[in-house]
Amino acid sequence: MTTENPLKIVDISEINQSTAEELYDAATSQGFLFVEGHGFSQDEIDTVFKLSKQFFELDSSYKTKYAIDSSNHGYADFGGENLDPKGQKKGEPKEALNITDLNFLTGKSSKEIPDWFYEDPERERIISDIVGRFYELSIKILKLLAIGLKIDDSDEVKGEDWFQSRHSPSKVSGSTLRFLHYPGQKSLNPETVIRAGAHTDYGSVTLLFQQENQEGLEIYSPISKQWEPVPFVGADKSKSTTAGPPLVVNIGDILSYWTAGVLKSTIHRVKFPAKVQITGQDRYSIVFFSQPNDEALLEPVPSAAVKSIQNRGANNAVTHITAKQHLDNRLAATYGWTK
Ligand SMILES: O=C(O)CCC(=O)C(=O)O
Ligand SMILES: [Fe+2]
Repeated sequence: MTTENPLKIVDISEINQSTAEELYDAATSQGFLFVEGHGFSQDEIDTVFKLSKQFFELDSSYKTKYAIDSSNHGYADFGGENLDPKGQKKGEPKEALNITDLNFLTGKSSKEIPDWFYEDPERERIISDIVGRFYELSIKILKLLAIGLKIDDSDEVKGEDWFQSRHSPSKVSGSTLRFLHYPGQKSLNPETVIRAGAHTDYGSVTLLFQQENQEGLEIYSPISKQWEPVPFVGADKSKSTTAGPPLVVNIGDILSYWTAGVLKSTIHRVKFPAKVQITGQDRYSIVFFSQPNDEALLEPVPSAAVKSIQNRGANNAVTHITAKQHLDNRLAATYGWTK
């Protein structure tokens, strides 16, 4: 059975006006889309999923030695996170490894990551390779969105490089590589248990790979005002025999705030598909959250489309906060930290 796909699939192998318009269209309507022409082969994606699965199979006593810290870096054990504290009261049935403090020139984190990744140089290589490539891809997507927004040129920066100039590869940012594992417990009731509560993402853009038969991601569609699945979509074999499946891309809160809501940060969640009660199938996802540099000021994006919206997001702010202040506020709510 194939699930109908409510989202656009945009080929971004080339940066040009028509690609930019297609992407902009999806980002201003659903806020979620699929991207093909991303450059990751099926083999490369399989390799990352395999690494993530091997990591999650390690002893809990080992993984918890690297427990998540207040900067959102480290291992989050089952029940440790709640994305929708007002909705579901209990922590969520998932585990995650977050790697933050990334330098995109080296692909490395300046924080400690589990030493298991250093036991084999290949593991370390896989991590730094995906970090660097996710960054490049996020910059390409931000450039296409900047073209779509027709951001004004200035003396300092060309409009199409406006976002890029605030996502410098070697400056500190909240950007995060995240491996997620949702076990396929047959005993859980798919109607009542939510794997990841309804939320919007915090950053600029989010890039996500999922695998076939591990569905569960849903968006609250701004168009239909209903929950709709983000199905697994396979690669278009007529375009390439080696390319991996389209990547899920969504707009985060900062980009929505920055553009006074022109770009949509759409609510999403992860549910247990009913068939998990029969198959017991786990879900794994590989996610990259791109964030502006910490000190980037969230002043309104200089674009006619943004100027035309009154009293929303950055257009409504009396003083402009930084990307870091924005992220810290959101993380405190998610993990129940008090400031
Ligand atoms: O695992 C997924 O598919 C979604 C995860 C997610 O939305 C998140 O971590 O922000
Ligand atoms: Fe999310």
